[in-house]
Amino acid sequence: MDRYKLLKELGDGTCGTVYKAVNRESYEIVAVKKMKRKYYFWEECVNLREVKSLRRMSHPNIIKLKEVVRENNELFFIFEYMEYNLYQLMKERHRPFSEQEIRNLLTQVLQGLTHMHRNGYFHRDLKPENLLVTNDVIKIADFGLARELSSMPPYTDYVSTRWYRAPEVLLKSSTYTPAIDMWAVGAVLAELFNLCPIFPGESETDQLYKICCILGAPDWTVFPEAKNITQLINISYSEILPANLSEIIPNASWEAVDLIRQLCSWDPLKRPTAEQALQHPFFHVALSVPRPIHDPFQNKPEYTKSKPNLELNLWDFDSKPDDCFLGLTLAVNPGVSDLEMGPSVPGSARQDIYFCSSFQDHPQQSVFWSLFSPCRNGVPHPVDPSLSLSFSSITQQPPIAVPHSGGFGLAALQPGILDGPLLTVSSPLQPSHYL
Ligand SMILES: Nc1ncnc2c1ncn2[C@@H]1O[C@H](COP(=O)(O)OP(=O)(O)OP(=O)(O)O)[C@@H](O)[C@H]1O
Repeated sequence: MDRYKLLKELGDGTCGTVYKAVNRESYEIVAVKKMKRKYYFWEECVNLREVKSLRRMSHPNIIKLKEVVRENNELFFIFEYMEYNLYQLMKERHRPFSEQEIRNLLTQVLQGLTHMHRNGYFHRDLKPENLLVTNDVIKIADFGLARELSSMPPYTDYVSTRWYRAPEVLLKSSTYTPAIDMWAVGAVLAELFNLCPIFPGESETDQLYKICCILGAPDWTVFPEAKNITQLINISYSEILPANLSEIIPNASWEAVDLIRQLCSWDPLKRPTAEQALQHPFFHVALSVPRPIHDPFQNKPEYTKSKPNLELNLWDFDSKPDDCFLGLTLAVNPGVSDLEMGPSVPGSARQDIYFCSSFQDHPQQSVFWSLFSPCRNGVPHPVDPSLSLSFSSITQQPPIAVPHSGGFGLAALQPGILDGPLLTVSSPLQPSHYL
């Protein structure tokens, strides 16, 4: 990693910390993602989802993984650099995006997704923070949770951000499909118009409730596995009527509202695929009838600066080494000690370089894994003991509004009944992992 000079931290996620960096030789600006867990064997690095999926995908709307470096048992991904993520853009925005700007962004996201889904992957954690923007170009990033379509359900090791989580995932379906990405696209599209999230649930229960308030009650036959859960949360969803989406997203044209409605269908089978969505009349520019621009800052809560906690469904975790739960190692063991280097690391400097010719689309770039001595080579190690905060539990759920025939009343449901088993920092870690 001597070849890169880290300039500033760009983001601190579940699996890694991302820095802006410059290549000292070529002066190219890149983004370096330093993974939070240790990697003692490069086989486990090659098998990482982020590596496996990204090496198979080359598309102008999918972030390019340029290089993978392993050094001192630490793993670094070198990505092409992007200036903003969509969350930052929306937060800093003082006026609504025009429908044309939104159409341009969405077209690219859907093209990237079409490519990804065609190549047999789905993302599983699409959200504004994972959509990176430079000028007018938007790219899908963070493939840490990407899944192969051919992989067999049940899909259980799921971490995602609640506000963009599809109902089938909230309802614990174990056979979800790329349609979960399409739900997230619908939620992001609505947010691009309103500059605030459309389903900002404060807990999993509240998330479902917020969805119900907009879409109305689901057809429960679509979610046969959810039967027990609905009994648990004890909400009479059948009484909730759908809201008028056009009133909720007042700046959107009828075509845009219709696309959002289709993307955010309760039934995953009713959502268009990425390819189908690109054929929607929303993209037939000549047809769309602009509606008068409504100031989204009027009568709207301020664009929320707090984001939902990332939730780890611990009952869901398995022991696959490439899953994000390994990010938890820092939460329970914040100090990076020499012990963690493992006994196999020699004291003297040593570098093994392995060329990985199978990385498609990067013929001129060597992908190498290097093993240096425990010397840190000036690379900062922002080991942050407060990382454990990302996993802090939601202890108390706010009372949830329950609809009555004459409107909505507040009734305190059993707090956290659905969320109870979430967010504990203990179980899946094996102390032996460090040795
Ligand atoms: N190539 C890039 N260029 C610029 N910024 C980036 C790049 N990749 C990531 N970032 C920034 O770093 C943040 C975290 O990156 P990323 O989502 O890959 O990490 P993570 O640990 O997988 O996060 P998460 O907790 O969302 O799963 C992003 O939201 C983005 O702001």
